[in-house]
Amino acid sequence: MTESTPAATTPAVAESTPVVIALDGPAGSGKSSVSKATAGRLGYGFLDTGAAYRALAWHALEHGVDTSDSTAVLEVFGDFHYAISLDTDDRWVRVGDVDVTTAIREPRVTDAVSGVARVAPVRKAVNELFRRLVASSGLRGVVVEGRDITTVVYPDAPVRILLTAAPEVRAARRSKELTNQDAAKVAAALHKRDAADSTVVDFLTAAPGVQVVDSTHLDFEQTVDAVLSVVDSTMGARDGR
Ligand SMILES: Nc1ncnc2c1ncn2[C@@H]1O[C@H](COP(=O)(O)OP(=O)(O)OP(=O)(O)O)[C@@H](O)[C@H]1O
Ligand SMILES: Nc1ccn([C@@H]2O[C@H](COP(=O)(O)O)[C@@H](O)[C@H]2O)c(=O)n1
Repeated sequence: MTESTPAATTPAVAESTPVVIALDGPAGSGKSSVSKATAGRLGYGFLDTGAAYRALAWHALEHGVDTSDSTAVLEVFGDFHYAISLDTDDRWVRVGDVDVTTAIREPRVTDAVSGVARVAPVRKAVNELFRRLVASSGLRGVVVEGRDITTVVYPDAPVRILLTAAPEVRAARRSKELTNQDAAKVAAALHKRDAADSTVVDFLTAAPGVQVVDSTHLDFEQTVDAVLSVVDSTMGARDGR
């Protein structure tokens, strides 16, 4: 894997290490949309870590690789040139010269992604990449979302949140997005992915010190407010407020 510095990410403050807000959760819990809105409200950057696994799955499929074959995944990982923007207003993901921002959301990639996420050397390398991207971003803070951010990537982050929602609510929200797909199939795919992913990392229960935000009965804005309230109370406590 190689990486390039995202040119579109404009440094806001260059001197200090960015504050990290770590946020995990299952598929369709709202991690990406809620993190982006939270980052926007705080004037922080936003790192979608699932995009790296999705981009690698896309790259593997482009090479005709079956993502359940770990050896073949590792082989194509050697030739994986990845870049992502941390800018909430200008989001993009690239593999080499190809903009894959939209392609990595296709069902064929979603169906294949858990295979690449199982490969331990891939996880180690991308986790190191995430830390480098944040550290070199020049941003005041970054909301980092995924499955193992609160536990593995940033276990010492000042704010760590597990965003949850009842499985049927997550499936219904995802289905509302994918209006051209059968609702039962969308729900089955979402639960199948959670089942596969949770054999690798635990994102269904909160680790000690991780605060739970359950959005089952909250609308989108209420969820963002709930996350911001956790940020405020935790950071306030840290600052002695
Ligand atoms: N509290 C909420 N109320 C209603 N809709 C919500 C809420 N939170 C998120 N959503 C919607 O749910 C859908 C799934 O959210 P999102 O894509 O952010 O989830 P995700 O956890 O990043 O999913 P994945 O892991 O599959 O990428 C989106 O359409 C989003 O707008
Ligand atoms: N920290 C992470 C983030 C993601 N994954 C894997 O990537 C897939 C796609 O993630 P989305 O958040 O875009 O849905 C996810 O299904 C996991 O397989 C991960 O392992 N760790």
